[in-house]
Amino acid sequence: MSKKNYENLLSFSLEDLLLFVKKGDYVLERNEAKRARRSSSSASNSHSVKRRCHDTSQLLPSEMVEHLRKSIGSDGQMVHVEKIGARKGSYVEIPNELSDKSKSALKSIGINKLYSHQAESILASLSGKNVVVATMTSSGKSVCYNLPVLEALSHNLSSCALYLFPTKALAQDQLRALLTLTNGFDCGINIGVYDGDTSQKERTWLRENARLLITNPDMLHMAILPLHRQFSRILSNLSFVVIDEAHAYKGAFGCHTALILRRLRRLCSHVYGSDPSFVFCTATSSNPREHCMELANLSTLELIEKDGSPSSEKIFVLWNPVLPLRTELDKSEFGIDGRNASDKSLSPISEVSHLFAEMVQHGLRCIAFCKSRKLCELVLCYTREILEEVAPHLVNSICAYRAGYVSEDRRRIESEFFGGKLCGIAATNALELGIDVGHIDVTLHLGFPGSIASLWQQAGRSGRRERSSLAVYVAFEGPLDQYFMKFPQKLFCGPIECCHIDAQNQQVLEQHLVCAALEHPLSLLYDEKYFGSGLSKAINALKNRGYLTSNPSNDSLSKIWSYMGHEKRPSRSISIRAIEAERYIVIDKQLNETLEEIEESRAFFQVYEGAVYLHQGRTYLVKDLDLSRKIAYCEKAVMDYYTKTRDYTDIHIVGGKIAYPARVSKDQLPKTTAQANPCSVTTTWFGFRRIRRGSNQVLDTVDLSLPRYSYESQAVWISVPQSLKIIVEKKYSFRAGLHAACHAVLHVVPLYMRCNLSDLAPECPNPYDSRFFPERILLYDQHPGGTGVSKQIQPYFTELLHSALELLTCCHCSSDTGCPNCVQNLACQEYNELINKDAAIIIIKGVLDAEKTYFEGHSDSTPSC
Ligand SMILES: Nc1ncnc2c1ncn2[C@@H]1O[C@H](COP(=O)(O)OP(=O)(O)OP(=O)(O)O)[C@@H](O)[C@H]1O
Repeated sequence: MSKKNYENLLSFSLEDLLLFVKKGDYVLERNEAKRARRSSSSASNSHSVKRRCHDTSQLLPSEMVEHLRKSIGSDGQMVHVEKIGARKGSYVEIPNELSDKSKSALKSIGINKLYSHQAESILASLSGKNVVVATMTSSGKSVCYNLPVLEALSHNLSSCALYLFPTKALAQDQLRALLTLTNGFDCGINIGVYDGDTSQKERTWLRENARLLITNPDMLHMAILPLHRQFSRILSNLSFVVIDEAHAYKGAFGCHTALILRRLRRLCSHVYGSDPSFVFCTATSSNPREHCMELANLSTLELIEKDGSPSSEKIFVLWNPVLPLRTELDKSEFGIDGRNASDKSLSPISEVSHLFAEMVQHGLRCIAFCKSRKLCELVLCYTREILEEVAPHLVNSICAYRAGYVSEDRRRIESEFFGGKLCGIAATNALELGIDVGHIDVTLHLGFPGSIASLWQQAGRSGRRERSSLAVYVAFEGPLDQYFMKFPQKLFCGPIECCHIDAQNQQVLEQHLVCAALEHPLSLLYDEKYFGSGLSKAINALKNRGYLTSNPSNDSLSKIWSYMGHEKRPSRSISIRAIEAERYIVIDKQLNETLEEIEESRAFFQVYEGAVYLHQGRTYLVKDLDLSRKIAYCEKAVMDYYTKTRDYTDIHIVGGKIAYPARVSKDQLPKTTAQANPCSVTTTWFGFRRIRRGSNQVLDTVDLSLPRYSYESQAVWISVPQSLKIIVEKKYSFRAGLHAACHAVLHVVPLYMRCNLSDLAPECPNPYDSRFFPERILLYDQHPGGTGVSKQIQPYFTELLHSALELLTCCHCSSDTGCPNCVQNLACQEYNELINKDAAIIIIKGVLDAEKTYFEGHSDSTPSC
């Protein structure tokens, strides 16, 4: 890929280039295996962290860099060290506008002066302005909303506030902070968390008594707005809405939350006569003001971004594992995955594990951020193996943390980390948002987390007090990781991404209008200011589908639209996080304890009878899978093998035409015959393999009989002419070419659209499947119901093909199976098997030629879709 294009890639959407590992990290293992095949067996540890070092002297984070330099013997892997200097705080006196009660509350938690941004935002909020505070992690943002809210609520004894947090854990964290702040004086404000974990009794009490209600968008959507009359006291007196971690509301989740907030503001105005002020807190992004204004549909918003908090020195290391090329592939040595035991020492996973062990050994509190749940478990497993040898007393001082764990386990891990019982955690981004786990010295980052903002957010978890801190970003092979290793200044000097939401998404709008109509009848005259210009079209569509009915007025503006659908609570059928409600529970049979809950669509990749399942670095054998109750029972076991499913995924287009339709984009984009259509996605699991650990030798293959998993979604696709198939098949596998082309197109999507790449998947043919495979290049939304991404990229399809072709032709890898920089994809459902870069080049070139010829012959065709 050319430099120019990389720059485009950066400026358009770094955030969304997360190489999402859909099926745990089997895919990743497979990719690593390929790399291991290329790596020299004599690739000793001269470039790696010196293994098995028994030195456990205490070190400061700043001393660790030198220590690592010495222990690796060369700078082979440390490709860049960035020193980010300490910053002095800018303090101001606590403003006189605050009451004595507020002042003593602050003093009671050790705050005698405010950071300048805190004073600025508190005063702006107290004067009635909407405010967004966009300062660094740990810059005291919670004071910015807690103070004005407590102040306002203690002045007006009926005033209420609503706090929204994206996770339950953050809500609990905030409750603790608020109770500490208000401890010691009677402010007459009842505070409580109203979420899925709140008992019915508590809910009733809170509805009647709470003045500061802490909740999340899901509860607001499902349990507060639909039952708003039960909350009339709170809604009539609502003076503040606080939205913390506003950067979490982007993509599909952001779009849903934006509409939920519109529903809230509309009810406040139409039914309860209130007009709350908003306070947002967000991590730094390029557009905090625009993003938050769009999120809550506000016309004015004061931006506070001049950070007055002090910060200590941070050292940021870029670490690129150096892997010399292996000359020959010895299959017997490497087994099906091409990995042997020593290869473990060559992978970024093991590099992070060695670094993790090193930090813990030297008394540094550390979080190792991993991109997926399986990576977390692997890092924990490898790190424990290392510690077992060099510092066995520390083996139990580290653990894993991820969203799938039951909430009690997560709370226990958080408090053990906070209390110092644990000194290291391998975590997914579940720990990225601001749960207070105390002081952290070091953050490790296994691969680019998907956005620069996210990397900074994770790195910001360390160095929260006066002590210096260290962040080490360990790269995978892959376009973005390698790009940052080459151009570190893009990380440290480049712009941070924007947060984007599309509150006008017609599909999401219609879903929420159904809920809004049930909450209070809709009117074009009064509601367009909340729901935008798409309201009229959406109302018509809902009327035609039998959801809405109106009074007989002829004047469309004065028509009142009421809900007449069959569902009693339509909000229940809308998944605002594109997360499935159906989950499998994994239970430790001996202890009768729940280990994890897994979304239904992913469950069979991990749990089936005979599967080896990883949890907290320990191996379990799945003994029994109760399909009707969705429970997997497993027992702890020591096994010398792991298991991998054999499966395939079919995408069936519903209503799409294979023939070339005419399509001219409104935006003067090149014409394209690509179509966006509804589709059904079906995964079939037909067996699994038992594979020996270390040698990766396949021990046996076992048949599986599991129900298929199917969901409705949306796809964007372009037909590949038959004539190309004949040309390609003279030399290559046509399927392998289509597979590679799909991957290449997926890789360039972020050039044109900001989205979570994990929302999209390419069509991947199963290498062992001899059934008909459709001749097309196809991407689909990989969440049930779809997230609208396929539809949005359809007009750009010609551009996508051009960029994909450029990506393939500019990549200098010599293998016909390509590399992670061009056609290999960590998230590939078929482990990048049956893939051919040269065939993909012929296919994409051919499709572009066919497009050109088609449109030259139909120059006056009218747009039809
Ligand atoms: N003016 C101040 N002077 C001294 N300490 C302060 C001040 N304001 C806040 N703090 C302390 O700074 C720490 C971080 O505060 P807080 O958790 O509010 O930051 P944050 O910006 O919300 O963090 P995150 O980005 O992780 O959500 C807390 O321990 C808090 O008590």
